[in-house]
Amino acid sequence: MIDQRILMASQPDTSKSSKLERYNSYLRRINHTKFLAASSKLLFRATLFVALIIVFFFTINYPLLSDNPHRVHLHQNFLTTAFYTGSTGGAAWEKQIRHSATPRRSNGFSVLVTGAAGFVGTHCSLALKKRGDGVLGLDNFNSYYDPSLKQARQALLSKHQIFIVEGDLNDAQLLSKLFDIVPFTHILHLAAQAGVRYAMKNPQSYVNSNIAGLVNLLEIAKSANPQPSIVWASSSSVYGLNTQNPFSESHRTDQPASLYAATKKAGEAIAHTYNHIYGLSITGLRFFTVYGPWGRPDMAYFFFTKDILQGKPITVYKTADDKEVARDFTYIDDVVKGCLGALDTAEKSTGSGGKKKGPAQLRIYNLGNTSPVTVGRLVSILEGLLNVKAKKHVVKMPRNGDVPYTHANVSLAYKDFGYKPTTDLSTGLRKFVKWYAGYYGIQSRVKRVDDNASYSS
Ligand SMILES: O=C(O)[C@H]1O[C@H](OP(=O)(O)OP(=O)(O)OC[C@H]2O[C@@H](n3ccc(=O)[nH]c3=O)[C@H](O)[C@@H]2O)[C@H](O)[C@@H](O)[C@H]1O
Repeated sequence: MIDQRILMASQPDTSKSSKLERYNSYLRRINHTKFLAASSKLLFRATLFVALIIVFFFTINYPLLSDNPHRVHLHQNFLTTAFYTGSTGGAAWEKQIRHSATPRRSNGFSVLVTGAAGFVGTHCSLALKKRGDGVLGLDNFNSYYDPSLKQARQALLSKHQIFIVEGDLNDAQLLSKLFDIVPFTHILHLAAQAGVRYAMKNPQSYVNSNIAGLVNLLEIAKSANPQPSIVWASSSSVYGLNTQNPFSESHRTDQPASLYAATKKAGEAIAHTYNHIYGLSITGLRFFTVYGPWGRPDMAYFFFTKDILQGKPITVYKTADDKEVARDFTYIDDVVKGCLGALDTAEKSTGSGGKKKGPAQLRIYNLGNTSPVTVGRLVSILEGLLNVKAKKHVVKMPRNGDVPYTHANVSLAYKDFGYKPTTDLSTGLRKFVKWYAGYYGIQSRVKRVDDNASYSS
């Protein structure tokens, strides 16, 4: 039997209603196809977008997969900026900032300390807070050296009611926000890319922090009302290939031996400009190889201690003509006194809201110890304190930005704010080793160091 439906379907249908139905069905098919095409396009774009987001966050969260430290730094800048715009603002955050920055003595300062989780920044913040000044820290916690040490310093500051805002010097939005919240009387600008030899590995980080960051900070400071007075860290390295001894502020500083030194010298020139155009009161301090408890692990005294204790060889440089290399090693407590002396004698800036109203103070000082010690002697002192013989590997100083010798004349700082270093290298290293053993929990391996070490812990 022939299927009735086939018969019916094979017969031509001429009725008007059937034609209309076919036409409608045709339109529905077209619309359906269009809908399918549009949906798959949308799906494709959404998938691409999600994939891009995944790749982006993977890169951000695993920066250490990159062997480029600058990239790590940039990622961190991004993260801290993102952190600020996302969750850092708000009433509770602002209250913390105000509380930290409010002085507790009459006529006390309200100081923004940049690089507060750094070595000198931590010590200065504690000293300012102790005498009743208000302190707000700013630090980007970059990974130039172990950030856990910076976090430990932050915890120490936090115990003393000092709050550190996590952010970057180049974040103009963040900086102006801080100035909106607090009318800072002073900035102690210590944030920088430090280290002489690392400049050959990562030159951009020096430009980013020591030049771009400094300019950004000065831009904010010059527009602030009232303008703060600024004290900032320059470096003994600006003397570069200078051969006159001891180094005086009047000596030439136009022959830097490293990019680090060149960026610090550029900072001094930039300071001149902002003082000249906007009336900012600016004091630069040339630090001479500062050492002590809570110090920087990238510095020789610190990693020599670590390597000697681990029985690893250390490399000791000598000059091209076989002489010993020497430094005017300066103990942290002396440098802190110098920083506070500079803040106490800093005059007010004369401008306001970006307009100069009169000439302003512009100063530069050496903060050294005035008695250079050879690196060989540094190693012998450490050997005695650690009770371990170092495996010394003496080599000619590579051309890496190092200078053979530093020696500060500090008579200008003495005249203007009574700066007088009092700690010799043996005493200072004793305090450092005592801190080191306690911090890393290795007291038993280090000879008992009996003194009245006055480091903060
Ligand atoms: O005054 C400054 O403005 C600078 O001081 C510091 O630089 P430097 O004086 O170079 O200190 P640091 O590296 O501890 O080397 C100390 C000595 O050990 C020698 N040295 C170093 C390494 C090594 O492996 N062997 C060695 O003999 C080396 O030749 C040198 O003689 C800060 O790091 C810098 O940020 C800046 O603040």
